[in-house]
Amino acid sequence: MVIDLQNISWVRQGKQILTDVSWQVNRGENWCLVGLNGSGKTTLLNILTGYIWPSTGSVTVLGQRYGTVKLPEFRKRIGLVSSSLQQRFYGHETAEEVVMSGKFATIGLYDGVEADDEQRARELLVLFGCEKLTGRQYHTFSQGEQQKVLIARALMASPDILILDEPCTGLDLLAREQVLAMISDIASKPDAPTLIYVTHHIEEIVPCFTHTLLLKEGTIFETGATEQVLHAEALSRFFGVPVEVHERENRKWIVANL
Ligand SMILES: Nc1ncnc2c1ncn2[C@@H]1O[C@H](COP(=O)(O)OP(=O)(O)OP(=O)(O)O)[C@@H](O)[C@H]1O
Repeated sequence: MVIDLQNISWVRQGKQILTDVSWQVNRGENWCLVGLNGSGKTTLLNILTGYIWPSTGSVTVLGQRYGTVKLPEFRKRIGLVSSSLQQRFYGHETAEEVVMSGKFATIGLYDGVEADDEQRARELLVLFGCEKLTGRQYHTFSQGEQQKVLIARALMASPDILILDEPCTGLDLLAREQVLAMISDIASKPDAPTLIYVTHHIEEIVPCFTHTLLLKEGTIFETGATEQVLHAEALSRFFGVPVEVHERENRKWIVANL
């Protein structure tokens, strides 16, 4: 099993933020985590990456139970792309330097870089159609280009799990579709990491996401195969408004009937 969360609760300042969340992710599955603002998605990711400790429950990732594992080293097995990461780059690094820094799970290039690393970083940029960014500074990239470079960066350490926390926020239609195509491409590789994709938007759930978890007010509202979870009745209850679900080429979008 890749992820095994058992009965996780998290309480802060007397407020129950997560309540009895149990979630299992098996190898070969890719998950979408969908929730409204404040539903606890970021908190759940922070528990998954060991940055916060649950008030109750147990966290086992890649067979390692948290509390018995050295997290700074272990985290190299988990790639993370989040908007907070995007803000931490100041921008004078080139695309390949940003990608290479992913090997060390650091922001800058503070550790020794080997010739192989540079080669791999360039290969990742080529693989995802970003070769034209090579040699250019990060701050000159569009948001979509920045996001693609950060995803390539997260792959540099060949992680077992890749967490993508709202990677399409702020992207225009074309950039969003390019990022989603890149993610689908990653998922199609034989040695692909397990993907965990966080979003508010149903239309971002591309077919590679085999499973979906709906999180509402800190509890699991619905979980299972994406096909089963994304139906009008459950989504209407989830969003609290009647919704219609439309589908084309294995991709769904919803319309709220207000
Ligand atoms: N350290 C903290 N202390 C107190 N409350 C917190 C803390 N961290 C998060 N919360 C609260 O927990 C709830 C869930 O927050 P969280 O950031 O996990 O939601 P989210 O689903 O990621 O939301 P968004 O989609 O807006 O990013 C919110 O009501 C938030 O205010």
